[in-house]
Amino acid sequence: EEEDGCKAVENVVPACEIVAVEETEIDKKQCDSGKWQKMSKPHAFTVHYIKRARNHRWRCSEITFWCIDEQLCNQWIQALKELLDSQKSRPKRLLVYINPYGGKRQGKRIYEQKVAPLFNLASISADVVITEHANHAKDNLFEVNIYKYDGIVCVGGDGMFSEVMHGLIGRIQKDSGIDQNNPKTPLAQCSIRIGIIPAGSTDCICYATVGIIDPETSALHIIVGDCQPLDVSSIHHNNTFLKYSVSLLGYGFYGDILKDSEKKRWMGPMRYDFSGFKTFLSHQYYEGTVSFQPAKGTVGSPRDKESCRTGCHICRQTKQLEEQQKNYGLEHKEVEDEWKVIKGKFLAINAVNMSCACPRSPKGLSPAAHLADGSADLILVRKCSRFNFLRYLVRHTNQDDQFDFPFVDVYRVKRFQFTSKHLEDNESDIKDVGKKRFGQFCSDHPACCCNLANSTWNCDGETLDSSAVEVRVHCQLVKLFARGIEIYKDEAAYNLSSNELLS
Ligand SMILES: CCCCCCCCCCCCC/C=C/[C@@H](O)[C@H](CO)NC(=O)CCCCCCCCCCCCCCC
Ligand SMILES: Nc1ncnc2c1ncn2[C@@H]1O[C@H](COP(=O)(O)OP(=O)(O)OP(=O)(O)O)[C@@H](O)[C@H]1O
Ligand SMILES: [Ca+2]
Repeated sequence: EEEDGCKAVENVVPACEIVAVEETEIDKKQCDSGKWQKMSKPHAFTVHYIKRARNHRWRCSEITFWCIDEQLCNQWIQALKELLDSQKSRPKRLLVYINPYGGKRQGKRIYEQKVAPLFNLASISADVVITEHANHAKDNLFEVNIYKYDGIVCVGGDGMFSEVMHGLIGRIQKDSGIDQNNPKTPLAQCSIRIGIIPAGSTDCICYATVGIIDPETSALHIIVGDCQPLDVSSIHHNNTFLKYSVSLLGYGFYGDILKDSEKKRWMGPMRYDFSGFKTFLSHQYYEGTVSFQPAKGTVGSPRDKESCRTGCHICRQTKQLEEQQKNYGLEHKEVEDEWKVIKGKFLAINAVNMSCACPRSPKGLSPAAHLADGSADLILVRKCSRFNFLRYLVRHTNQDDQFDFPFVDVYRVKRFQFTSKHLEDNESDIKDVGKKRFGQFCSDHPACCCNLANSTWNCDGETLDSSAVEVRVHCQLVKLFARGIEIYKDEAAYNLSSNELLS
């Protein structure tokens, strides 16, 4: 049927990559042309399938099969439809939240023009909610019957994903009678998958789990029912739950960029570059104490050369190890593990649950971090010169190792804590009767050179004000409609067929 019929081998489509099968109406014109001219009226059906393009992009392609025997044609359609129905991981009903104001304000258009037609083609029914205010999606997830859906889709950026994730995790804990405020309680896993249609400013969760920021590709990953588990960190202070994080939890540099950029939302995605430049020039450092338990049960290290890809063996092995430990009742072993304590002056404290790869930095903040290994990479950037900090930042954009600096340390952790020096001073002041309260002591000596300000946390792009936090990684707490970044045999190949993929 295709013009390059000689390359027939390349047209093998695995059943799991078929989007839909439809009967095709043949009009008279088509019928009268070519080889069908002299035969009786042919019948036809069209198979819509996934075609891989450059840079992890997926496209929906189609091929039409012709046949003179109507019964045979119907048998084919029937058989293919049954094949699709037998794939139980494919979603049938979705709940979609669209943030009309995210990124370049294109969320609604992107969904209507690029995603809805594909969902229709794949016979997926979607209930769509266009959000009217921040937290609309999150609150809504506590009200609706979520269990009738196979997945929740968010159209927006990392902030919108974060909102939907908080709603979903919170709802599941509520329904399971789990108190999120207790940092030690194991959380109930969410079996309802989340889909991300990227329409935000950074979209790093989409980029790091799919390999490209492209609404059509993401829609196709949802349609075929992909599943990528994701680690989630919980953040607490004084037995109070604050937030969850999946990508970056950053204090200092990234917290300050975010805080400044929030005032400049009108600038769109450009605001981050503007605030980034400004924050870089301010070169503010922060004093405090970081303590953590190095992750022992994990197989990899943050300095590995290999990164997390589809079917990652490090994520798989770590999960197996964790399950073994659970069976032996060793999950509370961490209590005895040693804490490492680091006091210092930091330009940035970044904890990342995944690489945080995004178009700005295609290898991300921690190139070897894993999506689902139950650990986070804790990156400490100590006070250094502006020039050195710039060298560090530039290495996020090239092939050089950003951890190979004397002022940068990286650790793989399952838990950590941070307390700013202010809070420590304040706590000791309270013990010290007669001394002044927190926030006042430096106004007493305005000429002093001690660093006055606290920073804020950048929690997946949302600001979080807390000068002390306790963070725990929950292995594979949520699941996405994604499969991680695929490995191609020949990354440069333009039209890859699925049989060129390494399994
Ligand atoms: C000289 C070039 C250096 C380039 C260095 C680039 C490093 C970029 C690393 C990006 C990491 C993104 C992590 C993702 C975090 C998301 O959960 C979050 C929510 O969407 N996004 C942001 O907070 C948004 C954060 C946006 C951060 C933008 C950083 C821009 C830094 C600009 C520094 C300029 C220095 C120029 C000196 C002449
Ligand atoms: N209708 C709405 N009006 C105002 N804010 C909204 C609305 N719907 C969602 N939000 C909030 O907007 C915030 C940002 O959304 P989103 O992540 O989609 O875009 P972004 O900030 O441009 O992208 P990124 O987070 O990738 O930087 C989210 O935290 C979300 O809570
Ligand atoms: Ca991880």
